[in-house]
Amino acid sequence: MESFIEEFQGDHEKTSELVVTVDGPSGAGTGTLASFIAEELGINCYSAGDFFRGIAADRDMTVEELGKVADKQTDLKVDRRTLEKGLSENCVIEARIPSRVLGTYSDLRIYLTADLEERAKRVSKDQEEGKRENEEKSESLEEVKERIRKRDEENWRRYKDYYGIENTKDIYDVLIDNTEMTIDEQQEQVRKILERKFPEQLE
Ligand SMILES: Nc1ncnc2c1ncn2[C@@H]1O[C@H](COP(=O)(O)OP(=O)(O)OP(=O)(O)O)[C@@H](O)[C@H]1O
Ligand SMILES: Nc1ccn([C@@H]2O[C@H](COP(=O)(O)O)[C@@H](O)[C@H]2O)c(=O)n1
Repeated sequence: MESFIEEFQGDHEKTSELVVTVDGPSGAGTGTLASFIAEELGINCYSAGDFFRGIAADRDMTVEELGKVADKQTDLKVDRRTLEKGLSENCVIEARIPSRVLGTYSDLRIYLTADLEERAKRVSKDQEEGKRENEEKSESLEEVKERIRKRDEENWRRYKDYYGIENTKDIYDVLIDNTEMTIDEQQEQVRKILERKFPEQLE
Protein backbone atom coordinates (compact mmCIF):
# COMPACT_ATOMS: atom_id res chain seq x y z
CA MET A 1 0.00 0.00 0.00
CA GLU A 2 1.33 3.43 -0.78
CA SER A 3 0.57 7.07 -1.30
CA PHE A 4 1.56 8.69 -4.60
CA ILE A 5 3.04 11.63 -2.68
CA GLU A 6 6.55 11.12 -1.34
CA GLU A 7 5.79 12.94 1.93
CA PHE A 8 3.17 10.34 2.80
CA GLN A 9 4.97 7.23 1.61
CA GLY A 10 6.06 4.50 4.00
CA ASP A 11 3.94 2.06 5.91
CA HIS A 12 0.72 3.27 7.48
CA GLU A 13 -1.71 1.27 9.54
CA LYS A 14 -5.09 1.20 7.82
CA THR A 15 -8.02 0.31 10.06
CA SER A 16 -10.70 1.52 7.64
CA GLU A 17 -12.22 -1.02 5.27
CA LEU A 18 -13.85 1.12 2.64
CA VAL A 19 -12.47 4.38 1.28
CA VAL A 20 -13.49 6.15 -1.92
CA THR A 21 -11.74 9.28 -3.19
CA VAL A 22 -13.15 11.75 -5.72
CA ASP A 23 -10.75 14.28 -7.30
CA GLY A 24 -11.55 17.05 -9.73
CA PRO A 25 -11.22 20.75 -10.54
CA SER A 26 -13.49 23.49 -9.22
CA GLY A 27 -17.13 23.08 -10.25
CA ALA A 28 -16.72 19.52 -11.54
CA GLY A 29 -19.27 18.34 -8.99
CA THR A 30 -16.95 16.34 -6.71
CA GLY A 31 -18.91 17.42 -3.60
CA THR A 32 -22.22 16.37 -5.17
CA LEU A 33 -20.90 13.00 -6.32
CA ALA A 34 -19.06 12.27 -3.06
CA SER A 35 -22.24 12.92 -1.02
CA PHE A 36 -24.16 10.54 -3.28
CA ILE A 37 -21.55 7.78 -2.92
CA ALA A 38 -21.42 8.25 0.86
CA GLU A 39 -25.19 7.99 1.07
CA GLU A 40 -25.26 4.85 -1.10
CA LEU A 41 -22.53 3.15 0.92
CA GLY A 42 -23.78 4.41 4.28
CA ILE A 43 -20.48 6.05 5.22
CA ASN A 44 -19.30 9.59 6.07
CA CYS A 45 -18.24 12.16 3.52
CA TYR A 46 -15.37 14.67 3.90
CA SER A 47 -14.07 17.52 1.78
CA ALA A 48 -10.39 18.47 1.93
CA GLY A 49 -11.53 21.71 0.30
CA ASP A 50 -13.50 22.40 3.49
CA PHE A 51 -10.32 21.86 5.56
CA PHE A 52 -8.59 24.39 3.29
CA ARG A 53 -11.52 26.82 3.44
CA GLY A 54 -11.40 26.55 7.25
CA ILE A 55 -7.74 27.60 7.27
CA ALA A 56 -8.57 30.50 4.90
CA ALA A 57 -11.42 31.65 7.19
CA ASP A 58 -9.16 31.47 10.28
CA ARG A 59 -6.71 33.78 8.48
CA ASP A 60 -9.52 36.04 7.29
CA MET A 61 -8.68 35.25 3.66
CA THR A 62 -10.60 34.06 0.61
CA VAL A 63 -9.64 30.64 -0.83
CA GLU A 64 -8.10 32.45 -3.79
CA GLU A 65 -5.93 34.61 -1.51
CA LEU A 66 -4.79 31.60 0.49
CA GLY A 67 -4.21 29.60 -2.72
CA LYS A 68 -1.70 32.21 -3.88
CA VAL A 69 0.32 32.30 -0.66
CA ALA A 70 -0.21 28.86 0.90
CA ASP A 71 3.13 27.35 1.87
CA LYS A 72 3.95 23.66 1.96
CA GLN A 73 2.95 23.43 5.63
CA THR A 74 -0.58 24.56 4.72
CA ASP A 75 -0.98 21.83 2.11
CA LEU A 76 0.61 19.26 4.41
CA LYS A 77 -1.89 20.19 7.12
CA VAL A 78 -4.84 19.67 4.75
CA ASP A 79 -3.47 16.50 3.21
CA ARG A 80 -2.44 14.92 6.54
CA ARG A 81 -6.07 15.24 7.59
CA THR A 82 -7.12 13.49 4.38
CA LEU A 83 -4.64 10.69 5.05
CA GLU A 84 -5.68 10.31 8.70
CA LYS A 85 -9.39 10.22 7.85
CA GLY A 86 -8.93 7.71 5.05
CA LEU A 87 -6.74 5.40 7.10
CA SER A 88 -8.97 5.38 10.17
CA GLU A 89 -12.57 5.66 9.00
CA ASN A 90 -14.76 4.23 6.26
CA CYS A 91 -15.51 7.34 4.20
CA VAL A 92 -15.62 9.20 0.91
CA ILE A 93 -13.16 12.10 0.56
CA GLU A 94 -13.42 14.69 -2.20
CA ALA A 95 -11.12 17.53 -3.23
CA ARG A 96 -8.34 18.13 -5.72
CA ILE A 97 -5.87 15.35 -4.85
CA PRO A 98 -7.22 12.92 -2.19
CA SER A 99 -6.66 9.98 -4.58
CA ARG A 100 -2.99 10.93 -4.74
CA VAL A 101 -2.67 11.47 -1.00
CA LEU A 102 -4.22 8.10 -0.15
CA GLY A 103 -2.90 6.33 -3.22
CA THR A 104 -3.49 2.60 -3.02
CA TYR A 105 -5.07 3.00 0.44
CA SER A 106 -8.13 4.26 -1.47
CA ASP A 107 -10.36 1.43 -2.65
CA LEU A 108 -11.82 3.40 -5.54
CA ARG A 109 -10.20 6.47 -7.09
CA ILE A 110 -12.48 8.59 -9.25
CA TYR A 111 -11.53 11.61 -11.37
CA LEU A 112 -14.41 13.87 -12.27
CA THR A 113 -14.27 16.77 -14.68
CA ALA A 114 -16.27 18.97 -17.06
CA ASP A 115 -15.39 21.69 -19.58
CA LEU A 116 -14.26 24.97 -18.04
CA GLU A 117 -17.28 26.79 -19.52
CA GLU A 118 -19.72 24.33 -17.91
CA ARG A 119 -17.92 24.39 -14.55
CA ALA A 120 -17.94 28.20 -14.56
CA LYS A 121 -21.72 28.20 -15.20
CA ARG A 122 -22.25 25.92 -12.19
CA VAL A 123 -20.03 27.98 -9.90
CA SER A 124 -21.66 31.20 -11.10
CA LYS A 125 -25.14 29.81 -10.39
CA ASP A 126 -24.04 28.66 -6.93
CA GLN A 127 -22.69 32.15 -6.23
CA GLU A 128 -25.93 33.79 -7.31
CA GLU A 129 -27.72 31.50 -4.88
CA GLY A 130 -25.29 32.51 -2.11
CA LYS A 131 -23.91 28.97 -1.76
CA ARG A 132 -20.16 29.62 -1.81
CA GLU A 133 -18.48 30.99 1.26
CA ASN A 134 -15.20 32.90 1.49
CA GLU A 135 -14.68 32.82 -2.24
CA GLU A 136 -14.07 35.90 -4.40
CA LYS A 137 -17.29 37.00 -6.07
CA SER A 138 -17.33 37.65 -9.82
CA GLU A 139 -19.67 39.82 -11.85
CA SER A 140 -19.72 37.98 -15.17
CA LEU A 141 -19.42 34.38 -16.36
CA GLU A 142 -16.11 35.30 -18.05
CA GLU A 143 -14.75 36.49 -14.71
CA VAL A 144 -15.82 33.28 -12.96
CA LYS A 145 -14.20 31.29 -15.75
CA GLU A 146 -10.92 33.15 -15.37
CA ARG A 147 -11.03 32.92 -11.57
CA ILE A 148 -11.55 29.15 -11.41
CA ARG A 149 -9.01 28.61 -14.19
CA LYS A 150 -6.47 30.58 -12.16
CA ARG A 151 -7.43 28.75 -8.96
CA ASP A 152 -6.85 25.35 -10.59
CA GLU A 153 -3.56 26.63 -12.00
CA GLU A 154 -2.42 27.87 -8.56
CA ASN A 155 -3.41 24.55 -6.98
CA TRP A 156 -1.36 22.57 -9.48
CA ARG A 157 1.60 24.93 -9.24
CA ARG A 158 1.69 24.20 -5.49
CA TYR A 159 1.23 20.43 -5.83
CA LYS A 160 4.02 20.35 -8.39
CA ASP A 161 6.34 22.54 -6.29
CA TYR A 162 5.62 20.96 -2.93
CA TYR A 163 4.89 17.36 -3.84
CA GLY A 164 6.52 16.94 -7.25
CA ILE A 165 3.31 15.53 -8.76
CA GLU A 166 1.82 16.18 -12.19
CA ASN A 167 -1.82 16.46 -13.20
CA THR A 168 -1.91 13.12 -15.02
CA LYS A 169 -4.86 10.74 -14.97
CA ASP A 170 -3.04 7.40 -14.89
CA ILE A 171 -3.64 6.80 -11.16
CA TYR A 172 -7.45 6.70 -11.41
CA ASP A 173 -9.76 3.69 -11.52
CA VAL A 174 -12.57 5.71 -13.10
CA LEU A 175 -12.55 8.90 -15.24
CA ILE A 176 -15.81 10.77 -15.78
CA ASP A 177 -16.40 13.87 -17.89
CA ASN A 178 -19.86 15.10 -16.89
CA THR A 179 -20.05 18.16 -19.19
CA GLU A 180 -23.05 16.70 -20.99
CA MET A 181 -24.44 14.67 -18.09
CA THR A 182 -27.16 15.54 -15.64
CA ILE A 183 -26.60 14.76 -11.97
CA ASP A 184 -29.08 11.85 -12.27
CA GLU A 185 -27.28 10.35 -15.28
CA GLN A 186 -23.97 10.58 -13.48
CA GLN A 187 -25.38 8.96 -10.35
CA GLU A 188 -26.81 6.12 -12.42
CA GLN A 189 -23.41 5.49 -13.98
CA VAL A 190 -21.60 5.57 -10.64
CA ARG A 191 -24.20 3.37 -8.94
CA LYS A 192 -23.38 0.63 -11.46
CA ILE A 193 -19.69 0.96 -10.64
CA LEU A 194 -20.43 0.73 -6.90
CA GLU A 195 -22.59 -2.35 -7.46
CA ARG A 196 -19.72 -4.09 -9.20
CA LYS A 197 -17.05 -2.93 -6.79
CA PHE A 198 -18.82 -3.06 -3.41
CA PRO A 199 -21.84 -5.41 -3.83
CA GLU A 200 -22.07 -6.19 -0.11
CA GLN A 201 -22.31 -2.55 0.93
CA LEU A 202 -25.29 -1.84 -1.31
CA GLU A 203 -28.77 -3.03 -0.47
N1 LIG B 1 -23.29 16.47 -13.39
C1 LIG B 1 -23.74 17.67 -13.09
N2 LIG B 1 -24.48 18.37 -13.98
C2 LIG B 1 -24.92 19.60 -13.69
N3 LIG B 1 -24.70 20.25 -12.53
C3 LIG B 1 -23.97 19.62 -11.61
C4 LIG B 1 -23.44 18.31 -11.83
N4 LIG B 1 -22.76 17.93 -10.73
C5 LIG B 1 -22.85 18.97 -9.87
N5 LIG B 1 -23.57 19.97 -10.38
C6 LIG B 1 -23.89 21.27 -9.76
O1 LIG B 1 -22.71 22.04 -9.86
C7 LIG B 1 -22.54 22.84 -8.69
C8 LIG B 1 -21.16 22.58 -8.08
O2 LIG B 1 -21.16 21.27 -7.58
P1 LIG B 1 -20.20 20.84 -6.38
O3 LIG B 1 -20.29 21.82 -5.27
O4 LIG B 1 -20.47 19.40 -6.13
O5 LIG B 1 -18.82 21.02 -7.14
P2 LIG B 1 -17.35 20.87 -6.58
O6 LIG B 1 -16.57 20.17 -7.64
O7 LIG B 1 -17.36 20.26 -5.22
O8 LIG B 1 -16.94 22.40 -6.54
P3 LIG B 1 -15.75 23.10 -5.72
O9 LIG B 1 -14.62 22.11 -5.71
O10 LIG B 1 -15.45 24.31 -6.52
O11 LIG B 1 -16.28 23.38 -4.36
C9 LIG B 1 -23.70 22.48 -7.75
O12 LIG B 1 -24.71 23.46 -7.88
C10 LIG B 1 -24.20 21.15 -8.28
O13 LIG B 1 -25.58 20.96 -8.05
N1 LIG C 1 -4.43 19.71 -0.61
C1 LIG C 1 -5.38 20.59 -0.85
C2 LIG C 1 -5.13 21.92 -0.62
C3 LIG C 1 -6.06 22.80 -0.91
N2 LIG C 1 -7.22 22.40 -1.42
C4 LIG C 1 -8.05 23.46 -1.79
O1 LIG C 1 -9.21 23.83 -1.21
C5 LIG C 1 -9.77 24.82 -2.03
C6 LIG C 1 -11.22 24.86 -1.84
O2 LIG C 1 -11.73 23.67 -2.31
P1 LIG C 1 -13.22 23.51 -2.86
O3 LIG C 1 -13.28 22.08 -3.33
O4 LIG C 1 -14.12 23.75 -1.69
O5 LIG C 1 -13.36 24.52 -3.94
C7 LIG C 1 -9.33 24.46 -3.45
O6 LIG C 1 -9.22 25.57 -4.30
C8 LIG C 1 -7.98 23.90 -3.21
O7 LIG C 1 -7.01 24.92 -3.27
C9 LIG C 1 -7.49 21.08 -1.63
O8 LIG C 1 -8.56 20.74 -2.07
N3 LIG C 1 -6.54 20.16 -1.34
